[in-house]
Amino acid sequence: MPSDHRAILIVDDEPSTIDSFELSLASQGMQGIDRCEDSRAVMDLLAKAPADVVLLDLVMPFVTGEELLERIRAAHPETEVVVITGIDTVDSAVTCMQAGAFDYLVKPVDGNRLFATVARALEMHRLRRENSSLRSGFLRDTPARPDLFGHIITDNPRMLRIFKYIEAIADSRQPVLITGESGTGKELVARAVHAASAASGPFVPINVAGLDDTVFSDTLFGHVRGAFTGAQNARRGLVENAAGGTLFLDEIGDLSPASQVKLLRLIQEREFTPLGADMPKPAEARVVAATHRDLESLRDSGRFRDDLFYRLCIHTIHLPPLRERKDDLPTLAEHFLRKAARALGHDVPRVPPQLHALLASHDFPGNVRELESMIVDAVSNTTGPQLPMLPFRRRIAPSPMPQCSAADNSGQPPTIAFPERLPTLSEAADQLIDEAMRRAGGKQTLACTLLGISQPALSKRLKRRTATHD
Ligand SMILES: Nc1ncnc2c1ncn2[C@@H]1O[C@H](COP(=O)(O)OP(=O)(O)OP(=O)(O)O)[C@@H](O)[C@H]1O
Repeated sequence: MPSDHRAILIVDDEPSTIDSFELSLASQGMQGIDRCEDSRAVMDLLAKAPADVVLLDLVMPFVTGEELLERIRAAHPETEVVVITGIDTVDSAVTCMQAGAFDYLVKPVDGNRLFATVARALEMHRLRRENSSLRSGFLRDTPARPDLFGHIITDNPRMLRIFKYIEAIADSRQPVLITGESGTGKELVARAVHAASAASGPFVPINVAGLDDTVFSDTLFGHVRGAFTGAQNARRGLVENAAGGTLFLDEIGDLSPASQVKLLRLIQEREFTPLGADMPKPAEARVVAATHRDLESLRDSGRFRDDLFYRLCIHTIHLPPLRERKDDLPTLAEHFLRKAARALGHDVPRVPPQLHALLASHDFPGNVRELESMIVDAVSNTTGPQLPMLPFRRRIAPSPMPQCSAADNSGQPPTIAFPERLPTLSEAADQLIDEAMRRAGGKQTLACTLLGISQPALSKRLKRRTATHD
């Protein structure tokens, strides 16, 4: 048992009682059990290493159980205390429950009852800790451990709140669901969830889209030797490889119905059976799943199991698309610029002043991945000291205006549908300017980039128009 943490502390002046409780709990798989026969030593022991649950006798020499109960509740409010005593009176039970005992059991205690009570107390302890960590996390503006998120470049307040949430759920072993459009950084966030959990095991990623059920089962659960024709050797599955760590299931929205049942069992029962094996094995990996799909609609349309959905979404993280956090564009662009220059062995080129405006005018359907690839493309096309604008302009084509007809199947770009009376050049220019200003949110620097004219030219046109209207 690690010296800085104990799950269960049994306090009783009768060594044989402690022995029997310890045996009963350990035989049902509980770990981290410690003992104390001297009531005077309990508070010191807890000060050195708090316990999740204390099993407390009431009648003991030196310090009584009632007194210890009060002291433990005051000094360690997250520790659950289960009173186990030979005193079978209503008064005593009521007093202990009012003093904050989690439960009151009368000796002799049946082994199954003891196990069930301690399991509930441990779960209550876990919930209390999660709750208080969530509360304290949300009172801060920035994550307490920014080092965990160093590889995720952002200054955006929504993203910083997500980091705090990740810290708050770090101790939980429950699944985490990460949603967000493709390229928003779901895998990076999954790695941060893993790092925050301080898990001793590895991060094991797998993309489950398109895996048929047999491949899914074999990949995740492995097989025993001779499980099927050609299985000459046993194979460990990824669940086993990820023991003590994180199993990251990407594209979970594309999981086949048969595999959904198996995943549900893994999460629910925390066990799995390798192909051809007789006995299940305990699953010791935390499941983190991600999807770019709308899992709720998939559930509503019956394509994703209800029960699996609810199991997965106990902790949910939704990553906003890049177009909803454009304040991150300059920092991200700078980051990718340096990264690409380093990788291509170039000097870091200067950023042309109009680039940020052009980037801000774009919606980035491919999100951060699209931005990165644009910058890599531009850096590899750089011949002088400054990043060229052309590679960006080629990718950020002005989108068709509302009155344009949609592209047909001929692969030709959409054409503008003209009204019966052709507008004059000046009228058409005015309409284009209005539309560009609307799309640029009123910012002239951005609008002139969209129109492909200089800022003085735009400003001159706008002034001329105002003068005509006056
Ligand atoms: N905030 C960020 N900082 C630095 N790099 C990022 C950031 N967000 C995403 N990236 C980079 O963008 C690319 C896409 O990220 P990632 O693979 O995590 O996205 P995803 O949401 O999992 O995409 P998909 O749904 O397609 O699997 C990766 O190269 C990643 O390193």
